Parts: sequence; C-alpha cells; structure tokens
Amino acid sequence: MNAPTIPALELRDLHRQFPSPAGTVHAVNGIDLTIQPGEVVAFLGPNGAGKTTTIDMILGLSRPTSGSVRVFGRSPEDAIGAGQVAAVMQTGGLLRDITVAETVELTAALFGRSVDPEPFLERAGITEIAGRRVSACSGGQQQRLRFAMALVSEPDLLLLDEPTTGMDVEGRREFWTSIREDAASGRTVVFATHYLEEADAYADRIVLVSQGRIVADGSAAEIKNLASGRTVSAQLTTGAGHPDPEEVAANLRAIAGVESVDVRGPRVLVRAHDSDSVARYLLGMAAHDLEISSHNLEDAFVALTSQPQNAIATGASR
Ligand SMILES: Nc1ncnc2c1ncn2[C@@H]1O[C@H](COP(=O)(O)OP(=O)(O)OP(=O)(O)O)[C@@H](O)[C@H]1O
Repeated sequence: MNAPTIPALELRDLHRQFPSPAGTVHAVNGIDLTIQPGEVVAFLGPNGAGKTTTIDMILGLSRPTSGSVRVFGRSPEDAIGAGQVAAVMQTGGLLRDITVAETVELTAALFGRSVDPEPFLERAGITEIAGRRVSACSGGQQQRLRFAMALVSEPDLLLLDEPTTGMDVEGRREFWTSIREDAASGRTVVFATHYLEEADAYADRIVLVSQGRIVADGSAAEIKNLASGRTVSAQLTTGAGHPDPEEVAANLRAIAGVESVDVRGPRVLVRAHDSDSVARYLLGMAAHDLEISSHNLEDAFVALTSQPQNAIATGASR
C-alpha cells in the first residue's frame, strides 16, 4: 500500500483577530484548506479579505488566534528552517547598491552556501541584467530577482503575496510564465492576488476568500459555474419518432441543478449549474447545434464575494 501523501499545506479552523478602536477585526475567520504537493493555487479576494494575514501565518510571521497551520506536516518555523518554504513578497528584502547576481550570491551565503547565480537568474528570466545594480532595475525586474532569491533554497512550497502589483500587463505575463515553467517541476505554488485574470490564467485551483472565509474553492471553470451557472441551448429534432419539446422540457427540469428551461419553437434554452448533464441528455435526444455559454470569472467574483457568508466548496475532499 502506498503511504499517504503529506499535504503541502494544511490549515485547520484558522482564525486571526486584531484589536482595533472600532472593535475586534476578524481578519481570518475559520479557514480550512488542504493543498497537495504540486498544486498551483490562487488565493483570490478583494482588499481586506484576509489573504496577507493568512500568508503571514503560513510563513510563521504571525501566530493564529486559534486553529493550526501545518506545512509538509511541520510547523511553519520548522518547514522554513528546513528550507522547504520561500516567499516572494511585494516589497523589501533588496539591497539597492549591489548587482542582481551579487544579490543571489548573498542570499545563498545566508543559507551558508556558495552558488553560481547563473541558473537561478536564468530560471527567473533575468540573465541579461545580471550585472545591473538593484536600484537601476524596474519594479518587474526586482520582483523577478525576489523570485530568483526564493529559488536558491529550492523550496517545495513557494508563496507569493500579490507579486505583480504595479507591473504592466506584459511584465505580469512574463513573470507568471517564469513561475509556471518552474512549477512544472512539481513545486507547490500558492499566490495571493486580486487580479482575476491572473488567477484564471495561471492557477490550477482558485480559493476565493472574502471577509476572512473561503467562499468558493475549485478550478476557474468550476467557480464560474458556481456563481451563475451556464446556459445550454440546442435545436430539438421534432417530428415522428422524436419526443415532444414539452416532454423534453419536463425531463430537463428533472435534472439536478437545472434552474430554468425555456422552449422557443424548436430551440430550447436551459440555465443550469451542471451543463455537462444537460448537454448529455440533449445529445441523447438527437438535439443538434448545441451551444454552452459560461459567465466570466468577474461575474463569479462579484457574486460570490458580495453574498452573505456561506462557504461553498466544489472539491469534496478539500
Ligand atoms: N495588524 C493589523 N491590525 C489591525 N487590523 C489588521 C492588521 N492586519 C490586517 N488587519 C485587517 O485585517 C483585514 C484583512 O487584511 P489583509 O491584509 O489580510 O487582507 P488582504 O486580503 O491581504 O487585502 P489586500 O488585498 O488589500 O492586501 C483587514 O480588515 C485589515 O485592515
């Protein structure tokens, strides 16, 4: 029998409160989350959702008020001490007067090692600026340098807190391409963002947080589906040997997750959460010209983060 895999990250009933003159702030309010090794997960949410507070607890920078954080089965401090975790934060951590290559060498020296910076610079896509002083690098180049520094310990888990804030569209695209290429080697990546398109394009899984809680958890497609479902439309085949459109409509209404069925002449329009089951049924009824339209992630984001707080998870074991 195979030994069970130890999760890369396990958050159990995690809470973090801050006192404030206006009363207690529940920055993180009961987060349960398991991330398996090799997953690339976006922690997506509006301002103040609790993303940074959660990342700080994973990095051992702040302690939970209650609940637990395990990183590869260890405490954050032990996982960091073992070099299993590294982070790319928005700011800080750079010395302005040394070069890009020297920064990577210095980072390795802090781990008590001596390294050739070249492979790390190459993986972060900044080989051409190896000799440039940090102060002369753009914001995007400095973020890539932070990424190269994070790679020095070859961490199993890489955490990124809104790493592309302030970068232009092209800079963000190039940055994420480097991260994704690197993640293909099996590294677990968790990133906080409020850019919907980043979560959609670069994460395998999106954990949507709002007011300190998880409000949805699944692939981008699953989350779009959760918020507003999809519309399936098809042309029914009518005439001898084929069921009456009203009979088809009644059968469609009996499918779990179907919200509405509208028959317009030979065409039927179905709003449903499980568009696959609807499509399967319609094709089995010899329907043709089938179209499925989904709503975009932005619709889902707005709908899910403005709802009263009831956690919705799409993955049974999460
Ligand atoms: N040290 C602190 N003291 C008091 N309140 C805090 C503290 N740190 C965070 N908060 C509050 O906790 C809530 C969550 O903040 P957090 O920074 O984790 O959100 P976020 O999702 O990372 O937001 P953003 O996208 O704006 O960075 C906010 O209401 C914030 O004001």
